[in-house]
Amino acid sequence: MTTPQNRAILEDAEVRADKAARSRDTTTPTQWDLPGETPGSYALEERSALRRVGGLSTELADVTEVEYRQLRLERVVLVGVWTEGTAVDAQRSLAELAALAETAGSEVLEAFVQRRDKPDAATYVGSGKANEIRDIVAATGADTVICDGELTPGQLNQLEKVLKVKVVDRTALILDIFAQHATSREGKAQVELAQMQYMLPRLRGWGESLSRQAGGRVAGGGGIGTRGPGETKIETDRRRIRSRVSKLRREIAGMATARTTQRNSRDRNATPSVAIAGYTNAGKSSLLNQLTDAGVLVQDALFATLDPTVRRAETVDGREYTLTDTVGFVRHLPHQLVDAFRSTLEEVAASDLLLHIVDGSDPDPLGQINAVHVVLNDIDASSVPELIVVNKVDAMSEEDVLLLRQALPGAVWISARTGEGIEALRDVIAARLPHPAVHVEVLVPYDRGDLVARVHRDGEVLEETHEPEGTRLVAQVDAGLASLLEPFPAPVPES
Ligand SMILES: Nc1nc2c(ncn2[C@@H]2O[C@H](COP(=O)(O)OP(=O)(O)OP(=O)(O)O)[C@@H](O)[C@H]2O)c(=O)[nH]1
Ligand SMILES: [Mg+2]
Repeated sequence: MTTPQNRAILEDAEVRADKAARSRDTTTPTQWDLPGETPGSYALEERSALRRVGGLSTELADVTEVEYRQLRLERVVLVGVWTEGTAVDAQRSLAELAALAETAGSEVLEAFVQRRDKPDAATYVGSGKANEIRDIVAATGADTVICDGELTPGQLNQLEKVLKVKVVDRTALILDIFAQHATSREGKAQVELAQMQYMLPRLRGWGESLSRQAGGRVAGGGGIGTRGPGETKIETDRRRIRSRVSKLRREIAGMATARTTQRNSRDRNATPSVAIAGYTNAGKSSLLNQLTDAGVLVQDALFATLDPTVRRAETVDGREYTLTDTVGFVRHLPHQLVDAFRSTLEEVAASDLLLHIVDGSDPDPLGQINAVHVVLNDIDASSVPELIVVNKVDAMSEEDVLLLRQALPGAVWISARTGEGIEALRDVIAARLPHPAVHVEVLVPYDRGDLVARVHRDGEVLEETHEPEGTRLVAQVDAGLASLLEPFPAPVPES
């Protein structure tokens, strides 16, 4: 429990993890959140059944002796340093950290921010504040402190010394969620690669705490005697990790090649592709389920989706396209993850149209849009035509809708939950998809019904009449289909 004195000390800097303030609706499950007969609902059941078994997923399997921070985040205290922006921004940032912590399976006991020009070089928060937080940690019985940023190995170590519990940063927390949610071989490899990259520069610090554990200075150990072997071990570990990193890179590259081949074969058929991207929990998977009957996992959790799901969909005028749901983005997405997931994210960069889904009911939708644009830039997807789709209008007040409409004039407004606006979105997708370029006027004999069907599927039929000799079509098709139709030119009508 926090004592009144502690609370007074921290009054300037305190943000309570106010669950109610968060826009996430945890009480009323949607139709898709309920177990049903879809692959997604099975995945959801499995995910909840397997919830949080001691965070083993972040343990190193083959570098056994490294003291890796096994994230057993059970009861946590959140700490942020607020350097810029308003108090409300600082509060939102910690609310998001709380949501991340809960997604990782921990219980948030307390949350604090400290106002500073920049984080303290030694202990992230100032040393005075660190002592105050130590008392609160002790009083609440927390086992972990999570800091809202990426800390240096030195900061993590020093803070741990003061607080006497495990200290992890936001990056490690996000990596842990990814590790819990990865299911495919590729996803698992990508997460492991990101974790290794995160660990590599932090090995020295852990070596230190290892020797502390092995006796420590107080117990008469440590110092000159233990430093030598410790350093050697770190070198060995580093080498092992580096070789594991190269192996993972090779594996991931191999899997990416397979996917590119699939994509190229889609390209050859000139099936346009639409990618769904956006902030985590914006409703990307829900939209995929609305537009197709994909039945993918929908969950009120951050980073529920890691693996891209590709589904075929059809425009209102009958053209086929592919729709890809992919991993969500977040403010300050760890660069290790962006690097590791680059091949997956290339799906987005290679698409013909990007549906950028925004959670309109979030307190800061424009901030989410900016964060997504940062990542899109990073993966060279900023030149893909983008359609902003504001989701969750059912959960927005009229006032908020009006305000946001002004900021986002070209957006489409939908609710993936109620289906509102989905038909309008289908129309916009049809209009925005690239149109096949070649104009043809053909008379296809009746024994080539397959060609007529392809024109309907892949092209745009402008006119269709049934003549005695066959089907007469006026259509827009792509070059490949046009060459197949070449033997059947429509006779020029007699005048
Ligand atoms: N009120 C409301 N909730 C929605 C709507 N669309 C989705 N949700 C809820 O928002 C939560 C997240 O939905 P998902 O479709 O899993 O979101 P996502 O963008 O795929 O999330 P990640 O894969 O975790 O990045 C779920 O609890 C959905 O039920 C909507 O239109 N209105
Ligand atoms: Mg999803």
